[in-house]
Amino acid sequence: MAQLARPCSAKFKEDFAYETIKDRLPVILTKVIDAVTRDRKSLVANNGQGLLINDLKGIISRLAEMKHSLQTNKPLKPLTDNTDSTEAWNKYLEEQVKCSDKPPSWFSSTWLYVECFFYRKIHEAMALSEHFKGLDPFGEQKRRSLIESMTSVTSLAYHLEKELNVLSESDDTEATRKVYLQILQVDLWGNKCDLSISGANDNHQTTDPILQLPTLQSGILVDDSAATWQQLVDANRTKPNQVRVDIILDNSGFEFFTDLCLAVFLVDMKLASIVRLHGKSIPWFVSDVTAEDFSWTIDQLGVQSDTHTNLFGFLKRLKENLQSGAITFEVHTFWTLPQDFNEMQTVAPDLYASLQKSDLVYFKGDLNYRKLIGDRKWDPTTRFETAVRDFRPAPFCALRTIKCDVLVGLRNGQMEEVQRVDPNWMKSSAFAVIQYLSG
Ligand SMILES: O=P(O)(O)OC[C@H]1O[C@](O)(CO)[C@@H](O)[C@@H]1O
Ligand SMILES: [Mn+2]
Repeated sequence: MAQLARPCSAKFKEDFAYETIKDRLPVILTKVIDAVTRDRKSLVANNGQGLLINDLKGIISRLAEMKHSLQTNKPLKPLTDNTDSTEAWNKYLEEQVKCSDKPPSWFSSTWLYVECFFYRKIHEAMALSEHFKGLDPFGEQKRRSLIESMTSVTSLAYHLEKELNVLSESDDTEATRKVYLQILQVDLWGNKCDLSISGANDNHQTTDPILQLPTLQSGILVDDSAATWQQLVDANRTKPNQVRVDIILDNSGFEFFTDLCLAVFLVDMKLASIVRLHGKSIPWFVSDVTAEDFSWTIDQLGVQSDTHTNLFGFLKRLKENLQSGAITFEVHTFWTLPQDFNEMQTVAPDLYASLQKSDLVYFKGDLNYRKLIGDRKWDPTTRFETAVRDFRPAPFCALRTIKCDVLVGLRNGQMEEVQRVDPNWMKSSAFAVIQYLSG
């Protein structure tokens, strides 16, 4: 068994974790407080009673207290909001207390735990209110980021519709493979549009998603996309019209639209008979897709198609697949717990068992990648399968733009090359990996 690399933590000032906990999370939390304060009038107006002001004041004071605790490195405390994940979180805290010599705190515990706890704590502040239990303080930004990406959305929708009209009439496998690899890269780079790396500042797509691919290509450090195509071809040979693909979603907005493009392509080209999309059950890492974001996005694409007629053909395909059940959306609490994926089989055996029925699982984004490799500081030349350890429910592929300082599967000397090209490599989202592991 390979020696386990140490987890990222803010106790090491050289870790990106330190900058994130010290500087970036307080900025994000301040924006949440501002959002709730700013929206106070509209939130109360929509609900029409002055007493709601006190309810909102309660949320704001809990968030302010959380900010003070974060900035003064106070011990992490059990959650008190009595939701369906409260017990799991408090059990995890007890385990951390048992296995560390001092109480877990923002700057001493692992980055993965503390950053996940940060977003779960924000949810607690809402859940403890009377009338705003499910308030998503990031909702406005996520909606704005899709609307401001509409030029890119419509050009991608039009391109895909044109390709699908030609390909579905031909059985030109090579042409289909080419478009699959193109859409996969569009889906990969859609992950650049994430509001947590941007410190909750606007981060929407402005360029043409297809035309930008050649310039981005050199940033792909590991490209196993051909192996994912082969897996789809093999799965269709062994079980025609019964292939299941899962996409573990990341960010709402433009990235989620690229996920929908991949799902529609796979179904309409008969590469999958079902594509199951997995979202988050609470607001998460600023821009992650919740059930509310899912339905709002589908509705908003409908609204936009009135003016952006290029959307029309794609949207018809998407809606048919949603109605037929070929594309589905679901959430599971596990995706917003602190555990990394090596613990899924113990913590969420039902989810693990479901993923075992998949023929290919795509994991989108940086946080999913961190959870695949345990958010540990592996040597970058460590093999992907070593870093993933025992997690292997099905063949899977990580589609990740790099936004932090954990990375595996590189060639000897490749990390040094990247650092020379761009010392800011872990924050610039200029680099990415497409890493595949067979079942
Ligand atoms: O939305 P993504 O791709 O998971 O990115 C979120 C990532 O951004 C960061 O906030 C960057 O620090 C990481 O904490 C996190 O892994
Ligand atoms: Mn995200």
